[in-house]
Amino acid sequence: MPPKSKGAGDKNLKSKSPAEFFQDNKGIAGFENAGKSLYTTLREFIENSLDSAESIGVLPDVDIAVEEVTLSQYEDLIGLKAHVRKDSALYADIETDKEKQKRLKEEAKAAAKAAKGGKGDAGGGGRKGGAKSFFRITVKDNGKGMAHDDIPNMLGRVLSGTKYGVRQTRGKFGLGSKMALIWSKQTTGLPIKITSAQPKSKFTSRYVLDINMEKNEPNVHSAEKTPNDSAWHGAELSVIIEGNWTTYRNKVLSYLRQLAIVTPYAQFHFRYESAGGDARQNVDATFRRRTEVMPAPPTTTKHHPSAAKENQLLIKDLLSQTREKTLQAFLNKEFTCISKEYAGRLVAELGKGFEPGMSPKEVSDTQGTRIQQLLCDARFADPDGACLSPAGEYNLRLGIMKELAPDWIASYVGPALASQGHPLIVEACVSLGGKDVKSGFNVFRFANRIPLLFEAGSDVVTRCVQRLNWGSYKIDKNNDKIGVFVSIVSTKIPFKGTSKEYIGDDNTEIAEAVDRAIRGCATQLKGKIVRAQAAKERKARKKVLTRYIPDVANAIAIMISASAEAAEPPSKRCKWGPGAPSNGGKLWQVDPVFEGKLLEQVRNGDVQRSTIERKLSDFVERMDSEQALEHSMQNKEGLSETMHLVPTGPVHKFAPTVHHPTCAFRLLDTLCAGGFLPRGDLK
Ligand SMILES: Nc1ncnc2c1ncn2[C@@H]1O[C@H](COP(=O)(O)OP(=O)(O)OP(=O)(O)O)[C@@H](O)[C@H]1O
Repeated sequence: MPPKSKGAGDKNLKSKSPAEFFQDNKGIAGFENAGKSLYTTLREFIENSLDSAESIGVLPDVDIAVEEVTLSQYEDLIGLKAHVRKDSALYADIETDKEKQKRLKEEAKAAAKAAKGGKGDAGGGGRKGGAKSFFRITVKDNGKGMAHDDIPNMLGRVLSGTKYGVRQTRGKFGLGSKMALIWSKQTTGLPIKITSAQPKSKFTSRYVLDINMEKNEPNVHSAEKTPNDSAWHGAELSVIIEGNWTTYRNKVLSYLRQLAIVTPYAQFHFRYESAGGDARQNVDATFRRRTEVMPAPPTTTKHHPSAAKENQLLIKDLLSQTREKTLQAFLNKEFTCISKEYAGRLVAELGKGFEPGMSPKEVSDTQGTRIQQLLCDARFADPDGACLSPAGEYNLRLGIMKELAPDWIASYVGPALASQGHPLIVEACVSLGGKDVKSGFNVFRFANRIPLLFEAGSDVVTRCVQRLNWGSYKIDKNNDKIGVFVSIVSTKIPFKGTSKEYIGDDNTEIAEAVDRAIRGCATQLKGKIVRAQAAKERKARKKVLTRYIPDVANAIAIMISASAEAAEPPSKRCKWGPGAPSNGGKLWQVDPVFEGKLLEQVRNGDVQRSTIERKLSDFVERMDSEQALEHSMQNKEGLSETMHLVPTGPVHKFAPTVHHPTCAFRLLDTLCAGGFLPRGDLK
């Protein structure tokens, strides 16, 4: 019998459901104020849409709408009878024109400050005096949709989702869309509307639901199935929330722009409609799909053995869940990078009490701790990263070229490494020049192909950029327009916090990998810069020499014509003083047979002024090409360029063939149209 409790329990003892916890701590999930919540809601919905379409190998098509809802529309929605105000000045939400001007000015100032890299809050707290702005946010995709019966749990229960495995996905926590719902419930009291159909489904599911916060349970208002006559598949989520568009407008648009860079195979259509009917405030932007090449989808993988260092309970969990019959098979099958033979060596190393053939179920808690100890200490190969789906150099370059049109671009993909027991790949591009790019650093960060816009100052990428000695790569960090793009993909991105804003600089493996990737790009650019400078100098030298050719040709023609007439070679007629002693005091050493022949040709009219001019031009041209070749041979750095080839088929159209003396190219029409090569540049 348990001992009887002495005295009464603490009457303050309470427990909270996950929904209540996140309701109280919205900031840690990116819902700290009205403006940020509008931004995060969009982000969570869009990222779910991309995950969903990619999971079935469909090129994503995402429609995004933000519609301002007026107070009276909102009152209608919540069933309040529209009240005609008699004394407007009584109401806190009535702004005078002067107040409105002042607010817009302050909000614009705060947004500009935030855009310059200031901290998260762009003053998005909503209007002063209690007046609020409401927005209907709707995101529709062409993904895999959700099973009818799963919808309430997927979207009405905090910490539920389908992305918990060891797999690269944009979502991870099972939280994002529920946070949007909690925010909507708190600020407008309105539920979420979901329309969804799975591929080949004969019906479309339509739900209206919210969350029972206390029980962390879905609260379904209505659920129905309607015929899916158009064979549509995907999901459409719609919520009405309090928000602030003015201060987060730029953030939303730069998020979409960056998403278009890292996801050029997706098409986004964004629409903002203001309630006032002022068309100038509306936005209608389409970020077109620029390639149909989608990275191979990520696959689910097993834990890397080094995950044992991070999670003390991992071995025990895996031992209790495994279907393997022997300890050796358990180590071989439940982890990556442990071959059957290596598993045998590990079991032998575990020592007394362990047998390769023993059942994992027989392993005691103490033995489990011993296995964990050994996995922490033993040496394992890095994972091969095949389960990951990086954006790819081709896609990154394509996105950057289209969005920024830089003068130069270099890319680098690092090998996969194990970070906290998870495979991780760092890819980077560094660009120079371009449109709408400011001088200095323009850092773009992506994690699992999500653009990260906040907390840039603390992020590992920003820190690496600041630490690098750019001057040694011939890049002027103050005056050059430098674009640094770093994309990190992993089965678990070590974000700081649940709002997925930044990756800390304290993880040395990641910091080193990011540093290596940026250096790799900078080295390629250095090669290009050095070559370009040499080419510029050569061009200048050639220009000077070419300018003097007519005068020099003229002078020589006069001299040799006079010699021809006098039947005396120029070397004899020269009055220019002594030359080098090694040359017998003459200015130059000329083959007398050659001189004789030359004078003969001059007399015959075979050598004229134009002949000399042509010869001199040919010589300058040859010298220039030889110098270019010599320079290339001496500076091999950055000489090679990676080409990204895609298999072609009947669907591809080609631009006119480009001929070169040694080969001919047929370029895809889409490359020209996509901005790789302006058509006029094909020569
Ligand atoms: N547009 C969608 N299409 C298909 N399934 C979706 C869609 N949106 C959400 N889901 C499903 O609902 C689940 C919960 O989504 P939610 O946004 O709450 O969390 P998550 O995406 O799993 O993780 P995170 O909190 O890190 O974003 C997802 O795991 C997914 O299975």
